Amino acid sequence: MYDELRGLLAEEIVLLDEPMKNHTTFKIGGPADMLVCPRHIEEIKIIMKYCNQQQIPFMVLGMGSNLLVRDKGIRGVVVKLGQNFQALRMEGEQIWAQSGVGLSQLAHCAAEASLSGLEFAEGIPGSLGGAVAMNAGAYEKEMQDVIIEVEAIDRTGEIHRFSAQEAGFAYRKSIFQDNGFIIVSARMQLNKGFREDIEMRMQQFAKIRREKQPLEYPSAGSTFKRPPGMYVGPMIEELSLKGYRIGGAEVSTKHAGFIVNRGDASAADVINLIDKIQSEVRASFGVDLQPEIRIVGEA
Ligand SMILES: NC(=O)C1=CN([C@@H]2O[C@H](COP(=O)(O)OP(=O)(O)OC[C@H]3O[C@@H](n4cnc5c(N)ncnc54)[C@H](OP(=O)(O)O)[C@@H]3O)[C@@H](O)[C@H]2O)C=CC1
Ligand SMILES: C=C(O[C@H]1[C@H](O)[C@@H](CO)O[C@H](OP(=O)(O)OP(=O)(O)OC[C@H]2O[C@@H](n3ccc(=O)[nH]c3=O)[C@H](O)[C@@H]2O)[C@@H]1NC(C)=O)C(=O)O
Repeated sequence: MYDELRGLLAEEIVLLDEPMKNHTTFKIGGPADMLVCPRHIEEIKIIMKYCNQQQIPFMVLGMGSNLLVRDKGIRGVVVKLGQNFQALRMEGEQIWAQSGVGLSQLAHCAAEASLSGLEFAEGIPGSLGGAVAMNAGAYEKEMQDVIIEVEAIDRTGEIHRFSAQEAGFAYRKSIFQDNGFIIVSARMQLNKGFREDIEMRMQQFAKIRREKQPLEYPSAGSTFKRPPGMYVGPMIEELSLKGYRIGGAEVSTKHAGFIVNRGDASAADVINLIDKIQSEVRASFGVDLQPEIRIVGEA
């Protein structure tokens, strides 16, 4: 089955039994049956059509910064866009970019053109595609504040355009989490500003990130979504869970909202730690924490 798909694609873009720990910022994850790094839309179409016809499960990967892949790995095909799909065009106060472009790079390109609106994206380790799918945000701004159009491919290989409204953005949510489409590009509307001011705001955000977040260890960013009107960190801190460890997974001593990999964490360690935090927070605060990180792979 995989041999046939492999035959349809260039050899250099296909990896079999590829450890996902090499493709996630958590540095955790068992092997994917097949990982493909397409270089252009035609290759994505071939993969989507084949997987659709043969009913092979597939998933998309940007930079793997919001993912926990289980230890048994992923059955099916993983389509990784993070390294390719790097085209970017400035068009007046708009930026059009392909989904593999990194968020920090995007923020820097905007700043160079004296365009404001993407300062919050500085230092976020994800790709544009992942950021649109997750409606990523920081410092009270989100992707939905700048996105005006998204181009995505459906399971049959057909390309569709979505307005921001059609993308169904909400807190850490978009329709692309449920519709099985692959985002290939997005158009953003920014505002003219002063380059020095924009760069200063980006430097401030980067400084806060370095000071407040455990960037020195592998992680997948915030473990949980913010419950409405609440912060996660203070609750976990109040339960004295900072520094609590299961195997190689640790509640960060720097920011309780992060779980960090202290060297050899398994996905099971992280999942057990998530369960422990959820049950303690439920018991003490009556709050059901929902994971922000996407947990994928064979259970
Ligand atoms: N604020 C912060 O400090 C941080 C924010 N983040 C955010 O997390 C996200 C991670 O980005 P990234 O590392 O690239 O994503 P990932 O590779 O971690 O993918 C996460 C999920 O996003 C979806 N996805 C990724 N790329 C695409 C695409 N091209 N088309 C459709 N869906 C896609 C997939 O969802 P599915 O499985 O449903 O197909 C995938 O499971 C970003 O939104 C990033 O900004 C991450 C870390 C820190
Ligand atoms: C890291 C991510 O995004 C982050 C984003 O960087 C930051 C900054 O805007 O705000 C969110 O974190 P957050 O809710 O933990 O925000 P922070 O500003 O870091 O902390 C909120 C509050 O909790 C307090 N706090 C935080 C950690 C801690 O151990 N103890 C504590 O008391 C902070 O002092 C602050 O008063 C995003 N997370 C979510 C789930 O919305 C991510 O998405 O992966």
